[in-house]
Amino acid sequence: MNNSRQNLRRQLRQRRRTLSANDQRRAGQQLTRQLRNHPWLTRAAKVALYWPADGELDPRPLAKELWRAGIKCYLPVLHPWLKRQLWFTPFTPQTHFRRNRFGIPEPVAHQSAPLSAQHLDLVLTPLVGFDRSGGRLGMGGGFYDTTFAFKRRTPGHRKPKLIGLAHSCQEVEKLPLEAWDIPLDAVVTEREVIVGRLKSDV
Ligand SMILES: Nc1nc2c(c(=O)[nH]1)N(C=O)[C@@H](CNc1ccc(C(=O)N[C@@H](CCC(=O)O)C(=O)O)cc1)CN2
Ligand SMILES: Nc1ncnc2c1ncn2[C@@H]1O[C@H](COP(=O)(O)OP(=O)(O)OP(=O)(O)O)[C@@H](O)[C@H]1O
Repeated sequence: MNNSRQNLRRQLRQRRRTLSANDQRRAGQQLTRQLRNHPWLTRAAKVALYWPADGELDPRPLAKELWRAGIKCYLPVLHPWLKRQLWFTPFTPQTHFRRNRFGIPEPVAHQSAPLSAQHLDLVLTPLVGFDRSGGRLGMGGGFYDTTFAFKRRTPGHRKPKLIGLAHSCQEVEKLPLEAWDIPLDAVVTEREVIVGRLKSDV
Protein backbone atom coordinates (compact mmCIF):
# COMPACT_ATOMS: atom_id res chain seq x y z
CA MET A 1 0.00 0.00 0.00
CA ASN A 2 1.13 3.44 -0.99
CA ASN A 3 2.85 5.18 1.91
CA SER A 4 1.78 8.76 1.19
CA ARG A 5 -1.83 7.60 1.00
CA GLN A 6 -1.48 5.98 4.42
CA ASN A 7 0.11 9.07 5.93
CA LEU A 8 -2.54 11.33 4.47
CA ARG A 9 -5.24 9.06 5.84
CA ARG A 10 -3.74 9.16 9.32
CA GLN A 11 -3.38 12.94 9.23
CA LEU A 12 -6.93 13.57 8.04
CA ARG A 13 -8.47 11.14 10.51
CA GLN A 14 -6.62 12.87 13.31
CA ARG A 15 -7.90 16.25 12.14
CA ARG A 16 -11.47 14.97 12.07
CA ARG A 17 -11.23 13.60 15.60
CA THR A 18 -10.35 17.03 17.01
CA LEU A 19 -13.87 18.33 16.24
CA SER A 20 -15.88 18.74 19.45
CA ALA A 21 -19.28 17.15 20.09
CA ASN A 22 -20.74 20.60 19.56
CA ASP A 23 -18.97 21.05 16.19
CA GLN A 24 -20.24 17.64 15.19
CA ARG A 25 -23.83 18.41 16.13
CA ARG A 26 -23.80 21.72 14.31
CA ALA A 27 -22.24 20.16 11.21
CA GLY A 28 -24.92 17.44 11.13
CA GLN A 29 -27.64 20.08 11.28
CA GLN A 30 -26.02 22.23 8.60
CA LEU A 31 -25.71 19.22 6.35
CA THR A 32 -29.41 18.46 6.85
CA ARG A 33 -30.40 22.00 5.98
CA GLN A 34 -28.39 21.87 2.75
CA LEU A 35 -29.69 18.55 1.57
CA ARG A 36 -33.21 18.01 2.80
CA ASN A 37 -34.90 19.92 -0.04
CA HIS A 38 -32.24 19.25 -2.64
CA PRO A 39 -33.57 17.61 -5.83
CA TRP A 40 -30.97 14.84 -5.50
CA LEU A 41 -32.87 13.76 -2.40
CA THR A 42 -36.42 14.75 -3.17
CA ARG A 43 -36.24 12.81 -6.46
CA ALA A 44 -34.79 9.71 -4.79
CA ALA A 45 -36.81 6.83 -3.43
CA LYS A 46 -33.93 4.81 -1.93
CA VAL A 47 -30.99 6.51 -0.26
CA ALA A 48 -28.00 4.92 1.48
CA LEU A 49 -26.33 6.71 4.38
CA TYR A 50 -23.89 5.42 7.00
CA TRP A 51 -23.63 5.18 10.77
CA PRO A 52 -20.90 7.70 11.67
CA ALA A 53 -17.63 6.51 13.18
CA ASP A 54 -14.35 8.14 14.12
CA GLY A 55 -15.51 11.76 13.72
CA GLU A 56 -17.29 11.33 10.36
CA LEU A 57 -19.94 13.89 9.44
CA ASP A 58 -23.19 12.64 10.99
CA PRO A 59 -25.96 11.93 8.46
CA ARG A 60 -28.50 10.75 11.09
CA PRO A 61 -30.32 14.09 11.45
CA LEU A 62 -30.79 14.00 7.66
CA ALA A 63 -32.13 10.43 7.89
CA LYS A 64 -34.87 11.66 10.23
CA GLU A 65 -35.98 14.19 7.61
CA LEU A 66 -35.91 11.54 4.90
CA TRP A 67 -38.08 9.21 6.99
CA ARG A 68 -40.54 12.02 7.43
CA ALA A 69 -40.62 12.60 3.67
CA GLY A 70 -41.25 8.90 2.99
CA ILE A 71 -37.82 8.32 1.41
CA LYS A 72 -36.39 4.90 2.22
CA CYS A 73 -33.00 4.87 4.00
CA TYR A 74 -30.36 2.14 3.96
CA LEU A 75 -27.07 1.46 5.74
CA PRO A 76 -24.06 -0.47 4.46
CA VAL A 77 -23.33 -3.94 5.83
CA LEU A 78 -20.22 -5.95 5.05
CA HIS A 79 -21.15 -8.76 2.70
CA PRO A 80 -20.79 -12.10 4.56
CA TRP A 81 -18.60 -13.73 1.91
CA LEU A 82 -17.96 -11.44 -1.07
CA LYS A 83 -14.65 -9.72 -0.42
CA ARG A 84 -14.80 -5.93 -0.08
CA GLN A 85 -18.47 -5.81 -1.05
CA LEU A 86 -21.15 -3.85 0.72
CA TRP A 87 -24.82 -4.67 0.86
CA PHE A 88 -27.43 -2.24 2.02
CA THR A 89 -30.09 -2.95 4.65
CA PRO A 90 -33.12 -0.79 5.47
CA PHE A 91 -32.57 1.78 8.21
CA THR A 92 -35.69 2.73 10.19
CA PRO A 93 -36.20 4.02 13.73
CA GLN A 94 -36.76 0.34 14.74
CA THR A 95 -33.49 -1.01 13.36
CA HIS A 96 -31.36 -3.06 15.78
CA PHE A 97 -27.59 -2.88 15.55
CA ARG A 98 -24.54 -4.99 16.22
CA ARG A 99 -20.90 -4.05 15.70
CA ASN A 100 -19.12 -5.31 12.60
CA ARG A 101 -15.48 -6.42 12.63
CA PHE A 102 -14.34 -2.78 12.45
CA GLY A 103 -16.43 -1.88 15.51
CA ILE A 104 -18.95 0.11 13.42
CA PRO A 105 -22.63 -0.53 14.26
CA GLU A 106 -24.54 -2.15 11.41
CA PRO A 107 -28.12 -3.45 11.19
CA VAL A 108 -28.55 -7.00 12.48
CA ALA A 109 -28.82 -9.37 9.54
CA HIS A 110 -32.15 -11.15 8.90
CA GLN A 111 -34.21 -8.17 10.08
CA SER A 112 -35.00 -7.42 6.47
CA ALA A 113 -33.69 -8.33 3.07
CA PRO A 114 -30.46 -6.57 2.02
CA LEU A 115 -30.37 -4.73 -1.27
CA SER A 116 -27.50 -4.70 -3.72
CA ALA A 117 -25.94 -1.40 -4.70
CA GLN A 118 -27.50 -1.23 -8.19
CA HIS A 119 -30.95 -0.77 -6.70
CA LEU A 120 -30.19 2.44 -4.83
CA ASP A 121 -30.88 5.90 -6.26
CA LEU A 122 -28.40 7.83 -4.18
CA VAL A 123 -25.48 6.85 -1.94
CA LEU A 124 -24.08 9.23 0.65
CA THR A 125 -20.60 7.88 1.33
CA PRO A 126 -18.36 8.44 4.30
CA LEU A 127 -14.84 9.54 3.49
CA VAL A 128 -11.53 10.48 5.06
CA GLY A 129 -10.38 12.96 2.41
CA PHE A 130 -11.73 14.56 -0.77
CA ASP A 131 -10.68 16.96 -3.50
CA ARG A 132 -12.74 19.26 -5.72
CA SER A 133 -12.74 17.01 -8.75
CA GLY A 134 -14.53 14.14 -7.07
CA GLY A 135 -11.50 12.30 -5.69
CA ARG A 136 -12.23 10.25 -2.56
CA LEU A 137 -9.95 8.72 0.06
CA GLY A 138 -11.74 6.25 2.33
CA MET A 139 -10.76 4.18 5.35
CA GLY A 140 -8.65 1.95 3.14
CA GLY A 141 -10.81 -1.15 2.94
CA GLY A 142 -11.70 -0.60 -0.72
CA PHE A 143 -15.36 -1.31 0.06
CA TYR A 144 -16.95 1.58 -1.80
CA ASP A 145 -14.67 1.27 -4.82
CA THR A 146 -15.35 -2.44 -5.13
CA THR A 147 -19.07 -2.19 -4.52
CA PHE A 148 -19.54 0.56 -7.13
CA ALA A 149 -17.02 -0.71 -9.69
CA PHE A 150 -20.02 -1.63 -11.91
CA LYS A 151 -20.51 2.08 -12.57
CA ARG A 152 -17.24 2.16 -14.46
CA ARG A 153 -17.76 -1.17 -16.19
CA THR A 154 -21.11 -0.06 -17.59
CA PRO A 155 -20.64 3.35 -19.21
CA GLY A 156 -23.83 5.36 -18.97
CA HIS A 157 -24.69 3.63 -15.70
CA ARG A 158 -25.50 6.79 -13.83
CA LYS A 159 -27.29 5.20 -10.94
CA PRO A 160 -26.75 5.37 -8.11
CA LYS A 161 -25.40 8.86 -7.76
CA LEU A 162 -22.44 8.89 -5.31
CA ILE A 163 -22.16 11.85 -3.00
CA GLY A 164 -19.43 12.09 -0.40
CA LEU A 165 -20.20 13.71 2.95
CA ALA A 166 -17.37 15.38 4.78
CA HIS A 167 -16.32 18.09 7.15
CA SER A 168 -14.68 20.92 5.22
CA CYS A 169 -11.42 20.22 7.11
CA GLN A 170 -11.17 16.98 5.14
CA GLU A 171 -10.50 18.76 1.86
CA VAL A 172 -7.12 18.32 0.21
CA GLU A 173 -5.70 20.02 -2.87
CA LYS A 174 -5.36 16.92 -5.03
CA LEU A 175 -5.69 13.26 -4.17
CA PRO A 176 -3.48 10.75 -5.92
CA LEU A 177 -5.91 8.87 -8.16
CA GLU A 178 -5.70 5.08 -8.15
CA ALA A 179 -6.79 2.94 -11.09
CA TRP A 180 -9.74 1.51 -9.16
CA ASP A 181 -11.06 4.78 -7.70
CA ILE A 182 -14.69 5.55 -8.50
CA PRO A 183 -15.11 9.34 -8.65
CA LEU A 184 -17.80 11.02 -6.61
CA ASP A 185 -20.55 12.94 -8.39
CA ALA A 186 -20.42 15.56 -5.63
CA VAL A 187 -19.19 16.26 -2.12
CA VAL A 188 -21.33 17.98 0.48
CA THR A 189 -19.75 19.57 3.54
CA GLU A 190 -21.33 21.52 6.40
CA ARG A 191 -20.58 24.63 4.32
CA GLU A 192 -21.17 23.88 0.65
CA VAL A 193 -22.19 21.57 -2.14
CA ILE A 194 -19.26 20.81 -4.44
CA VAL A 195 -20.12 19.23 -7.75
CA GLY A 196 -17.27 17.09 -9.00
CA ARG A 197 -16.19 16.95 -12.62
CA LEU A 198 -16.68 13.38 -13.68
CA LYS A 199 -14.06 11.90 -15.94
CA SER A 200 -16.85 10.54 -18.13
CA ASP A 201 -18.21 14.07 -18.59
CA VAL A 202 -15.00 15.38 -20.10
N1 LIG B 1 -19.26 4.85 9.12
C1 LIG B 1 -18.70 4.07 8.18
N2 LIG B 1 -19.24 2.90 7.90
C2 LIG B 1 -18.63 2.11 6.96
C3 LIG B 1 -17.47 2.53 6.28
C4 LIG B 1 -16.91 3.80 6.62
O1 LIG B 1 -15.90 4.23 6.08
N3 LIG B 1 -17.56 4.52 7.58
N4 LIG B 1 -16.91 1.71 5.33
C5 LIG B 1 -16.22 2.17 4.23
O2 LIG B 1 -15.57 1.47 3.54
C6 LIG B 1 -17.15 0.27 5.45
C7 LIG B 1 -16.24 -0.26 6.52
N5 LIG B 1 -14.86 -0.03 6.15
C8 LIG B 1 -13.84 0.18 7.03
C9 LIG B 1 -12.55 -0.07 6.61
C10 LIG B 1 -11.49 0.06 7.49
C11 LIG B 1 -11.72 0.46 8.80
C12 LIG B 1 -10.63 0.59 9.81
O3 LIG B 1 -10.80 1.15 10.86
N6 LIG B 1 -9.45 0.02 9.57
C13 LIG B 1 -8.41 0.03 10.54
C14 LIG B 1 -7.28 -0.91 10.17
C15 LIG B 1 -7.71 -2.08 9.39
C16 LIG B 1 -8.09 -3.29 10.18
O4 LIG B 1 -8.58 -3.21 11.32
O5 LIG B 1 -7.92 -4.39 9.62
C17 LIG B 1 -7.82 1.40 10.72
O6 LIG B 1 -7.85 2.18 9.74
O7 LIG B 1 -7.37 1.69 11.83
C18 LIG B 1 -13.01 0.74 9.20
C19 LIG B 1 -14.06 0.60 8.31
C20 LIG B 1 -18.59 0.03 5.73
N7 LIG B 1 -19.13 0.88 6.74
N1 LIG C 1 -12.69 -2.79 -7.79
C1 LIG C 1 -11.80 -3.36 -7.00
N2 LIG C 1 -11.52 -4.68 -7.13
C2 LIG C 1 -10.62 -5.27 -6.35
N3 LIG C 1 -9.91 -4.63 -5.39
C3 LIG C 1 -10.13 -3.35 -5.21
C4 LIG C 1 -11.08 -2.63 -5.99
N4 LIG C 1 -11.10 -1.36 -5.57
C5 LIG C 1 -10.21 -1.27 -4.58
N5 LIG C 1 -9.61 -2.45 -4.35
C6 LIG C 1 -8.57 -2.74 -3.34
O1 LIG C 1 -8.96 -2.17 -2.11
C7 LIG C 1 -7.80 -1.65 -1.43
C8 LIG C 1 -8.12 -0.34 -0.72
O2 LIG C 1 -8.49 0.65 -1.66
P1 LIG C 1 -8.52 2.19 -1.27
O3 LIG C 1 -7.28 2.55 -0.53
O4 LIG C 1 -8.88 2.98 -2.49
O5 LIG C 1 -9.75 2.19 -0.24
P2 LIG C 1 -10.69 3.37 0.19
O6 LIG C 1 -11.48 3.84 -0.98
O7 LIG C 1 -9.85 4.35 0.88
O8 LIG C 1 -11.63 2.62 1.24
P3 LIG C 1 -13.23 2.50 1.41
O9 LIG C 1 -13.87 2.53 0.05
O10 LIG C 1 -13.43 1.20 2.09
O11 LIG C 1 -13.67 3.62 2.25
C9 LIG C 1 -6.73 -1.47 -2.45
O12 LIG C 1 -5.60 -2.13 -2.01
C10 LIG C 1 -7.27 -2.09 -3.74
O13 LIG C 1 -6.37 -3.07 -4.18
